[in-house]
Amino acid sequence: MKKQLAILGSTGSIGTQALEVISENPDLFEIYTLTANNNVDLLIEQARRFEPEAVVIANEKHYKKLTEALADIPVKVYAGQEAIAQIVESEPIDMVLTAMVGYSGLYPTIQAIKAGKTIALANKETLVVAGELINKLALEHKTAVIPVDSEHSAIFQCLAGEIHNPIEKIILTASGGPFRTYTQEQMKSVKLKDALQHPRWKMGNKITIDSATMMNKGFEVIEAKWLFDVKPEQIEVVVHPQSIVHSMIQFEDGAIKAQLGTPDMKLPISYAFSYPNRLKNSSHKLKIEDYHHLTFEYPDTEKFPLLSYAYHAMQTGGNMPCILNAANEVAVEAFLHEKIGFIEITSLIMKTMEKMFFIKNPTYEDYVNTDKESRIQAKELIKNL
Ligand SMILES: NC(=O)C1=CN([C@@H]2O[C@H](COP(=O)(O)OP(=O)(O)OC[C@H]3O[C@@H](n4cnc5c(N)ncnc54)[C@H](OP(=O)(O)O)[C@@H]3O)[C@@H](O)[C@H]2O)C=CC1
Ligand SMILES: CC(=O)[C@@H](O)[C@H](O)COP(=O)(O)O
Ligand SMILES: [Mn+2]
Repeated sequence: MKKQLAILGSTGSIGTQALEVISENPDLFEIYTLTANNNVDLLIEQARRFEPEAVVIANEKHYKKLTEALADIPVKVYAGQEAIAQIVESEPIDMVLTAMVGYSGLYPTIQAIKAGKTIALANKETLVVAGELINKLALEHKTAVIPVDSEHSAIFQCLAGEIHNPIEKIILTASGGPFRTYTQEQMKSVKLKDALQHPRWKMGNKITIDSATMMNKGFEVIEAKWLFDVKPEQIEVVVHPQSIVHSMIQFEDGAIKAQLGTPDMKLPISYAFSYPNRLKNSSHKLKIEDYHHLTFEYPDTEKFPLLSYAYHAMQTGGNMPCILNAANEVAVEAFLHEKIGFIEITSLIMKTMEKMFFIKNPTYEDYVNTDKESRIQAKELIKNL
């Protein structure tokens, strides 16, 4: 039986690479549904190529175009956020890849878990915003959340066969982003095009900016806490500019296990799809003798304060990581539209975190309200800059 997949965010960086993995393994996987937001042309092309049962476009203004373009093939067409959250519940789906960007991932992931679907989780914002709730639901509905994020996939791979051995420490590697060697002074004048040049990975715009501020690594620290049930002090970030060691675990006897590979998301995607088995990978494989120097250094949290903010948010708990995420989404969006400068991303997030109300034990509705209110606050701050 082929595994039936729902690919949420099929037009993005992770989504398109997931489709490559699926194309290379036609005997193993079948696509039940594809979803996108604005890139209707690519969604049409994908629907024609993979002929899924259904496609969903989040932005309803593209519905007409999508329906007309697919009228001659037997594919159901839906539109809107609610439709994405409903389609993931469809009975035949075995696994849902959450590859949409940002807070939009939370609601469909919750619905998929409630419907008992295995989650291949790329959308780290889901765990940043509501990790506790997601874990509770996953336990209640006996579903697995399998990491796709490269670092977390590395940790997950290192944990194979270690069921009785507790983790002493997670060592999350960070590339350091394009500004790793910049001074604080130089960072004041960086331009959008510089921030969009990730030294190792080709990814969507939002995560690329998150890597440049190291917010991405902060999010990944929070993501690791929820995925691997460790305390904040058990997660250490190490800057490894070559992005070859994707992360490590230290066990109680001192042994460190690591997973190495080229910077290529097709490996973590295919591992999540086929876990516990490994698939053949046609991509360029790591040739270890090509790497004479693999280096590791401490992160500079003065230059990259968002990493510390993430630890602070994680330790504070409640709705604080949700505030951090919402403020970051607004700030990054504004930076991508060149409405604010690079270093203003940090100050905007800090001020939003200060202004927002704190909720110790948030419900799902509290997260929704916190996200909404934090965005209003952050946008207000931008207006007054
Ligand atoms: N790219 C990477 O290598 C990695 C990404 N991740 C995580 O994976 C997720 C996706 O990242 P990436 O692929 O880079 O992002 P992209 O920006 O490349 O793609 C985002 C996808 O989400 C869709 N989308 C955007 N907004 C919405 C919305 N409001 N509702 C529904 N769908 C939406 C987009 O649709 P459309 O294009 O049609 O507008 C697109 O399909 C992020 O959470 C990121 O942090 C994690 C590790 C590595
Ligand atoms: C590919 C991936 O998993 C990204 O999250 C990557 O880790 C970004 O690189 P940084 O280490 O620069 O954040
Ligand atoms: Mn990552």
